[in-house]
Formats: sequence, C-alpha cells, structure tokens
Amino acid sequence: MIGFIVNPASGNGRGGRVWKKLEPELKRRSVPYRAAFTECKGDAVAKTEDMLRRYSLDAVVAVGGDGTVHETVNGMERAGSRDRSGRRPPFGYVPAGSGNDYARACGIPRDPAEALDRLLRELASGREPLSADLLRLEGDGAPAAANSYGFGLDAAVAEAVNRSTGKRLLNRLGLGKLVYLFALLRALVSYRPVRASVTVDGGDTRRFEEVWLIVVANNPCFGGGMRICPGADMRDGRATVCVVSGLGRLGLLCLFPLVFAGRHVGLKSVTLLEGREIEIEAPAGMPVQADGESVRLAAGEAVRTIRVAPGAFMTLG
Ligand SMILES: Nc1ncnc2c1ncn2[C@@H]1O[C@H](COP(=O)(O)OP(=O)(O)OP(=O)(O)O)[C@@H](O)[C@H]1O
Repeated sequence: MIGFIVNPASGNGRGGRVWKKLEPELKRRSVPYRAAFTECKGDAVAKTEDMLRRYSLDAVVAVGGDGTVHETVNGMERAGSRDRSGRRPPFGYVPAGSGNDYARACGIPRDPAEALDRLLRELASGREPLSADLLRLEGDGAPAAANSYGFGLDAAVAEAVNRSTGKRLLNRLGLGKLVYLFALLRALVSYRPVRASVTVDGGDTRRFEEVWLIVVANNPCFGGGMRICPGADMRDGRATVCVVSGLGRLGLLCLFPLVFAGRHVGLKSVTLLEGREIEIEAPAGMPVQADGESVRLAAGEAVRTIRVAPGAFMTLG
C-alpha cells in the first residue's frame, strides 16, 4: 500500500487539482493506497507520522511543494523512518507546488501523471530504492532539511511570506508569487548584512564581512530554481555551503539573475565550501529557513551546527 500526503493548498491549489487526476489513475491501476490531506502548516509532519504508525507501507508519497516535502520527510524522521511492520518505506514525490526544487534535483517530471507512472514503475521493478542524505540542524526541535538551510536574506524573505496577511487572498487570485516578490523587494531594502564565520569539518574558520546569506545545501536549487549550490548532491554524504558576502545592495541585485543559471560561481563575493559538519557563527537574531519554511530557534544561539546524516532516508527517483 502507498501512503499519500496531499497538500491541497500547495501551488495555489494545484495540489488539490493534481490529486483529482492521481486518484482515478490509482483506482484504474488497482493500486492500494491511503491518502491524508493537510489542513495547515505542520500538518504533513503529524499525518506522515500517523500514517507510518498505522500502516505497512510500500512508499510514502508527498503531493505538494517543497514545504510538503520538508514536512513529510520530517514526519518520516519522527517515526524513525519505519512503518508499522518495522520496514523503511521509501519517500516518493509528485510535484504540485510553485517551486519544486526537490523534484528538480531528482529529475522527477513536473507532469503529475508522468511522475506517478515513474514512481509506480520503480516500485514494481523491485529495485532497491536509493538512499539520500538529510541535513540536521543541531538544537531543540529544529527540523531536518531535505533541500537546504538558509541563514540571512533568504530566510528573512521566508519569514515575511509566512507572516504576510495578504498571502491567502493573493493565492486565491492566483498571484501567490507576488507575495514573494514584495517580501524580496522589502528585504533587499531593509535587510542589514552581518559579520559571520563558517567552519567546515573542524578545519580553519573562514570569516566574512557583510554577509547577505549563507546556504547549506543538499540539492543544487533553492527558492524555486535558483542554482545557488550547483554541485550539491543529496547522495554524496556532503553538504555544499554558499556564502554571499562583501558586496553592497546594488552588487547583490546584479548577482541575482546570475544565480538562476549558477553563473554566480567564481565571483569574488561568492564562496563555496563543502563538508559533513558545518558550524556557522552569526548574530543570534539571524533568520533561518529550512526548505523554504521559516524556522524559529531558541533565542541567544549564536553558533549553529549542521550535520549531514548520510543515507538518512530512502527515496524513489
Ligand atoms: N490545507 C492547507 N491550507 C493552507 N496551507 C496549508 C495547508 N496544508 C499545508 N499548508 C501549508 O502550505 C504551505 C506551502 O506548501 P508547499 O511548500 O508544499 O507549497 P508551495 O509553497 O506552493 O510550493 P513550493 O514550496 O515548492 O514553492 C506550507 O507551509 C504548508 O504547511
């Protein structure tokens, strides 16, 4: 049996529409399944955990955007990645969000019927699912990340979007992306870069001035297709770190379009590092996001450690 975690609100309601296409297909193919529909933020964590505790599953499949991937994978983590019969069902994904960075990294088709077909074929093949890494941020209750953690400007944008009161209305009008654009423009004007340092695998500490953002990534893209860490690979047991620092607002604006093609690599203001354990020392109030979802950390923490958990979950595709 396959357990589906469906976020009907993802992608401005695309999640609900995608499920309406998937369900008849599952019935037509006589695929046994259970579906749980998320109702609010955090619900996919609880519903995934519940699904795993109650059933023996061949796979747990998220239908939604990167936020749904994030919560589903964290729900699997909470259940110890095991189902009712003690097996480790693999994670599968049918993209229905607006960004879909996880799907990009895995080469999962954007078309839901194709994504489902690929997933079912893989399950039927009997091949061993691939193992994938997770990123874990040390600290009480901090969620794991499937794609990336971001510290700084990008996290300030995520925080502003989460708080936005007009988001629901704009989503209903199909203008959800405008919320991100407004939040980004505002952050570009108001965000103040900070001083920070990064230590990788206990080596030399690198110090940076005027830091706009630090991304620790498992996958190349974040923010809906920005190739911030082009070399990141969720199967190599390592994280890629990208630090954007030492430039003014105008410089940052010019850098922006380059990131979509990964052409920012090599610029003086961009530092890429790689390792298994990343220590970031930054002002305590620096905003943090995990897979695009804003994260609240205990106040006063100035040093954050992120560890790669190699092969922490199994994945289809
Ligand atoms: N029924 C619901 N109504 C409103 N929000 C929901 C519901 N279920 C889940 N959510 C929240 O919706 C948010 C967005 O989900 P998700 O990230 O999957 O979609 P997206 O933002 O459209 O896609 P992407 O992150 O790929 O751009 C998440 O914060 C999630 O917790």
